[in-house]
Amino acid sequence: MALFKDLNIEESILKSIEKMGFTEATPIQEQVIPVAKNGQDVIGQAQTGTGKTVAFGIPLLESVDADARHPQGLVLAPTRELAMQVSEELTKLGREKGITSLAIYGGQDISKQIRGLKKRPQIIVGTPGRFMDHMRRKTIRPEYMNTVVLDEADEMLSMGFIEDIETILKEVPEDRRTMLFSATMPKRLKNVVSSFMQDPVTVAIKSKEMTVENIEQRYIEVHEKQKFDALCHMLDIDPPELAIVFGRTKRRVDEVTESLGIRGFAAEGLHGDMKQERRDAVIRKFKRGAIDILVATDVAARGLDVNNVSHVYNFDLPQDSESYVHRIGRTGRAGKSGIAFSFVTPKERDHLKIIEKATKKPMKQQSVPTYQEALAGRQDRSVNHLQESLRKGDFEHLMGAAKSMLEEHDAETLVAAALRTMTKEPDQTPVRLTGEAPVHSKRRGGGGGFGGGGKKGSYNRNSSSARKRTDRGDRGGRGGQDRGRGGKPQAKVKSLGFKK
Ligand SMILES: Nc1ncnc2c1ncn2[C@@H]1O[C@H](COP(=O)(O)OP(=O)(O)OP(=O)(O)O)[C@@H](O)[C@H]1O
Ligand SMILES: [Mg+2]
Repeated sequence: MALFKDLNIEESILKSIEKMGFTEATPIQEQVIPVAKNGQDVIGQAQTGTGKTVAFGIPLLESVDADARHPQGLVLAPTRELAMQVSEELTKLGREKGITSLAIYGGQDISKQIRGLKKRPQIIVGTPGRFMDHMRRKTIRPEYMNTVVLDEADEMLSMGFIEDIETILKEVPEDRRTMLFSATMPKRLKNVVSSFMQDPVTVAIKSKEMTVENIEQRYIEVHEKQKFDALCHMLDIDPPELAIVFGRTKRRVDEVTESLGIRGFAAEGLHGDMKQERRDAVIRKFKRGAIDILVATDVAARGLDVNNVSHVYNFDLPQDSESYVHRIGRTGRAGKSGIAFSFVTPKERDHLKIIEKATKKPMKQQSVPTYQEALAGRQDRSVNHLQESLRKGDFEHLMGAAKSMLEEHDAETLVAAALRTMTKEPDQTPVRLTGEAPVHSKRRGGGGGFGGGGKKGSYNRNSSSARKRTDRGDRGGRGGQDRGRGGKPQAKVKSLGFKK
């Protein structure tokens, strides 16, 4: 592994890197930085949580003239949360060089953004729709942009942002450098992007599996109706530091969040129908640990970097393997370890196989957790609390009471009674969740999906109606602000005529 100081990085940026606490570059950083330094276009692919932001951030910041106060670098990202996060990371990286970055995204008051733009940031990180709005209003002039980064480009395509991206790329100077990054690189993306990048150098950090090694992956076969109790039991058995629970639809997220609250867990939901202020507040609470469970649609699957997410639960299986890889990649970041659990209903067994085949990593099956195990989990925690209390000491004032109790009961019985008093039994309050249809693979052009035969008709009906209700397509913020069109990605890509 290379050290940052050996990568010939500008002194001021190196200083920021040190302040961020980084000394060794990750493989993608080590390989991208020299290539991008030459001004070449780059396609960068590396597993989740391996530092792709810094990999494009360093060359991006090196190309900025800190004395010139116009936007010189642009990063496009699929979701508002991601735009904000990338902008924050670039702000840290650019601090010593005196470079500022601004996030602009749909759902946020445009006049606030215009005020932000008046401070003349040199880097803009935005969702495509809102960036387009600013270009049209001429509140952002793209003529001095020398670098454009497409983060999670395939997702932006799936969301229907492609026309916007194409328009944007036509307006930024032609001699710019374009960089494109993602953890997964579906074939359809490679073909499309090559038409607007110039002789791009591909830096793909090769690995046998699509997912990082330090994420343990398990699945649990459950019936739809068992899922919620199973989740609660799992949270009791092995309490996460921070957890993300992925649900398929907005309704699902709302219902699971509410039900977790009823059972006494500190959870909040995140999906595309929520007001931006609320979304921001939820993410902030999650980042500082004020809540420990985030229940989300795929809006949180991409790029989101929250320290200490120890557990990911796929309450509903994702639609495709790419989504699976990104979802579970919210844990096990920057070398930390994590665990991902996926609930699989009997009808989804084949779908699980498809995911495993794509990730090249078989998942271990785990049995459905029981109430007894959940209770045992809670008791274990009481034992820990008691031991903690013993370590702390300071119970002189309780000794009298303790002695007199010991005269009447033996020590074992007393400790057991104390543990029972301390242990709250797992809450079994009934909750109501609307059932979700099993997930099926999307048919990509010419088949390759699964499920044909006699069931075909009903499969199609199910999966298309399921898709309509998902959170795809509004992640950049519809509501008239951004133009995530969602719907049928393949059809979109075809009609957008990248082949010029
Ligand atoms: N060289 C480094 N040493 C230690 N930590 C690093 C280094 N580079 C980046 N990080 C940290 O690693 C975490 C993950 O980085 P980042 O979000 O860029 O991952 P990513 O590759 O973009 O993942 P994803 O595919 O999920 O978007 C961040 O918290 C980042 O600050
Ligand atoms: Mg990223």
